[in-house]
Amino acid sequence: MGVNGYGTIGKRVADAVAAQSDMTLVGVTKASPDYGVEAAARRGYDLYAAVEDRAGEFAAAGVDLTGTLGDLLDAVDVVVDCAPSGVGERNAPVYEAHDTPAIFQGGEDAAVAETSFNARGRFEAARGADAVRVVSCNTTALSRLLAPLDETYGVEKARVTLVRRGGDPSETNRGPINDIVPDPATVPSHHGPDVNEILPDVAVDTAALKAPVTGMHTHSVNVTLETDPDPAAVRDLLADEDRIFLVPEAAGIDGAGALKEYAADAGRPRGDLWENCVWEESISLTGRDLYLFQNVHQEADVVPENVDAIRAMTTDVDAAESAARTNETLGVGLESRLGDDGPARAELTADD
Ligand SMILES: NC(=O)C1=CN([C@@H]2O[C@H](COP(=O)(O)OP(=O)(O)OC[C@H]3O[C@@H](n4cnc5c(N)ncnc54)[C@H](O)[C@@H]3O)[C@@H](O)[C@H]2O)C=CC1
Ligand SMILES: O=C(OP(=O)(O)O)[C@H](O)COP(=O)(O)O
Repeated sequence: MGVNGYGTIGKRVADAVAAQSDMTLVGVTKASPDYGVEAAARRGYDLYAAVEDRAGEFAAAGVDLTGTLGDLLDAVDVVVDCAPSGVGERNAPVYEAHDTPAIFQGGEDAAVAETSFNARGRFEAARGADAVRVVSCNTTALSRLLAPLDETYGVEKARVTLVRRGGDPSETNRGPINDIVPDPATVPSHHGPDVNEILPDVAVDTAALKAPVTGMHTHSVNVTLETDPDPAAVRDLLADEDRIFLVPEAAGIDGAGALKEYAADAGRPRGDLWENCVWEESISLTGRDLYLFQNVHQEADVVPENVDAIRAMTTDVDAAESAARTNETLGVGLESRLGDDGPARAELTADD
């Protein structure tokens, strides 16, 4: 496969694909010879020009290219478009002209693809598809959370407030810098309808804000269930989801900064958190109303989803097997030894 747009998401998808024993990363494209080309070179990834007219910039910078986007498309069985929001839609005709199946990201309108994708909530719809859209980081996290809740208890209505990061750490042109703003000010935000692209029968209203942070998004979740389980049962249900990390109270992790530190200390590449991060002590029930907080690492949570989308499009591997392979290969499934299932702190050993 190939990655068109070796940026925040593209470089992570490239690494995740390269780690799969049943996939081959043929190469990646860059639009310009900036510092990203060094990352690709260090990893031995063949580099292609995303925009043919700009190939000369690479030669001028002394950067060797294997070819152009068209050459890459003719060499792969699927391309993962990781261009900036809205650019993927413009790339789509090129993929069609080369008869190359394509995976798009959540910054594109749902109409760019035959189906939206989330491995937990909507896998089979991508089987053999020519165009698939992996939903955005927020929608990915909401789909992962609501799917097991709806399957197990039934969701009467979900209401989610999203406090979104203003931009990624490397994005100096975004904000807000000194405010928390409704964004969009209209309610509901696009996230609810986007979740319905994955879980069409789940009633979900979302309201979104933007905050002057870069690390992660935070969701304040309320779900009215159709039955009234006890919090421990909900906790156990979510604990069984490999792509949900239950953050134990004992760990003293109080926000995105500590979560990213925890991930880096755990040896995660770039300190990435592929999982939803649900504060365990936030899981509470008032009658049939479930409440919890979760954080979402926007740069990372869609990465395993892209790997699974490739398998759904190009193989007959089922959802569970694909997720198991992806999770095993990447090491998805963070569990703290300080959690309820872990030993008491004193028993932690160097082997933990
Ligand atoms: N960064 C995030 O938090 C998340 C982003 N996404 C989505 O992933 C997609 C990519 O976003 P990012 O990686 O953040 O963007 P980015 O700006 O970090 O990377 C985009 C890359 O595409 C390259 N590019 C520019 N024009 C291109 C073209 N015509 N063809 C191919 N590549 C081109 C750029 O040089 C850059 O390397 C967007 O749809 C975005 O909405 C999804 C989840 C989270
Ligand atoms: O694409 C994303 O971030 P960005 O476009 O704000 O960089 C994330 O997936 C968040 O998008 P969303 O807030 O539409 O879910």
